[in-house]
Amino acid sequence: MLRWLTSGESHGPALVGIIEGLPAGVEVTTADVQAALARRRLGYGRGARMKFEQDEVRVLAGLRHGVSQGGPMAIEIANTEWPKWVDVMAADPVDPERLLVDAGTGDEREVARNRPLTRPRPGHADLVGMRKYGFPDARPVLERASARETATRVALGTVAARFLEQAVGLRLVSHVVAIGPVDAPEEALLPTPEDLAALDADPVRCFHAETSAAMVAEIDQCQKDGDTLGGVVEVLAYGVPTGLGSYTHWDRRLDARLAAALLGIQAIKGAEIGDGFRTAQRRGSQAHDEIERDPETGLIRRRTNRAGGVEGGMSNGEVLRVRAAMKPISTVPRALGTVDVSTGETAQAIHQRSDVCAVPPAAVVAEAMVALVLAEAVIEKFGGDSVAEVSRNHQAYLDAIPELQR
Ligand SMILES: Cc1cc2nc3c(=O)[nH]c(=O)nc-3n(C[C@H](O)[C@H](O)[C@H](O)COP(=O)(O)O)c2cc1C
Ligand SMILES: C=C(O[C@@H]1CC(C(=O)O)=C[C@@H](OP(=O)(O)O)[C@H]1O)C(=O)O
Repeated sequence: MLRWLTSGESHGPALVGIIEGLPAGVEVTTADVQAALARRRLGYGRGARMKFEQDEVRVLAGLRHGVSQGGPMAIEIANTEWPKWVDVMAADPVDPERLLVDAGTGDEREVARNRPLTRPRPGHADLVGMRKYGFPDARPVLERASARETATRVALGTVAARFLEQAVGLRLVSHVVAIGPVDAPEEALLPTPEDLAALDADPVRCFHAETSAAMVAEIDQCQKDGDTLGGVVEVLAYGVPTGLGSYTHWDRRLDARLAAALLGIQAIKGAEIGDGFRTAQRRGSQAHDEIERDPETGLIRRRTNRAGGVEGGMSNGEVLRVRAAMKPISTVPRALGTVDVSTGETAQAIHQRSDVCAVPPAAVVAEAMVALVLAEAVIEKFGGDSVAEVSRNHQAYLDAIPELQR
């Protein structure tokens, strides 16, 4: 069983992620995690924080000389801004004087940091979080609801991705297929792991240069208009073993697990497996992937991959293809209407430093979530206490598939 957990607030000292149940022998380093976090910081339309955030990584446990040891792995990611938040986010009680809204330093940013947040943002967790947990202001809500937490998921997802590559040769790619109304054409839809460097270099993680430029222009215009944008990301997994997940029960279905993982990302409001919603508009003859024998290799293959690599809740050996739809950022500069819950007056929602568009980093986060789901499914199917044992079990499974079904 693979378990993982994240902890930490957006402006606390650090985030911590723990992953447990990965076999021993995964080769991964602090630098690998740092590189993955650097990819998550990228993306045109991000706010001021990503310009200085360092995501300083410290592996606290579970790794020795770059190799996982089989025990829980704990990864800490420091919040670069912590020194400015030591009072507001202190773990222990602080002298109330230090939390005065205006401590008289003359620093406007400090006043903003200390002020109670009583004008909840429509679309963020503020209002419901205050009601639910009994907070008089939204500070504690946004601290944990914030997608800052996704840094930890990317760190843990990096370890999962290394495991998948080393145990079964599986590799992942993520890219952006739409930002607001601008979408990439069909031919731009199948980047491979060889295209990763190009995707990382693109300002919006789009695999089609012309669309990328249009997306950047859309973000610029949106920023000028004081507004925000969402979009659609896609994750592809190459080399997924056939038979992960199961049709035998709803919560074992790989598609259900992938959708839950994607919808578990902040601001993701739709998940699609393969052609998903588009398939619903087609006839059966145009919706499914015919089976044929490849004349060259003699192996069974599909003429198309509309299903996105999953049939009957199981991976079918084709490229796994899943999408996630992200809503526009809810901290809208042209602030939305709300109620000040300290006075009952009509008000404009809190506006503070924020992203205009976070679709490119959301792709990297989605990639991490898919890695974590697939790692769990691989461990469940092939078991093993070391990477070598998982590989052997995988190979034995492949060898046992009857010749005519291969
Ligand atoms: C990578 C990433 C960055 C985000 N950045 C912001 C941001 O700067 N400002 C904001 O209001 N929401 C941002 N969000 C979205 C909020 O975290 C999210 O809307 C909020 O937690 C409420 O959850 P919900 O949208 O799932 O209902 C971001 C989401 C992701 C995935
Ligand atoms: C910190 C990150 O994203 C944050 C996600 C976020 C939100 O509301 O989700 C709000 C912003 O937080 P802040 O007010 O501190 O700038 C983003 O910067 C990150 O991705 O690492």
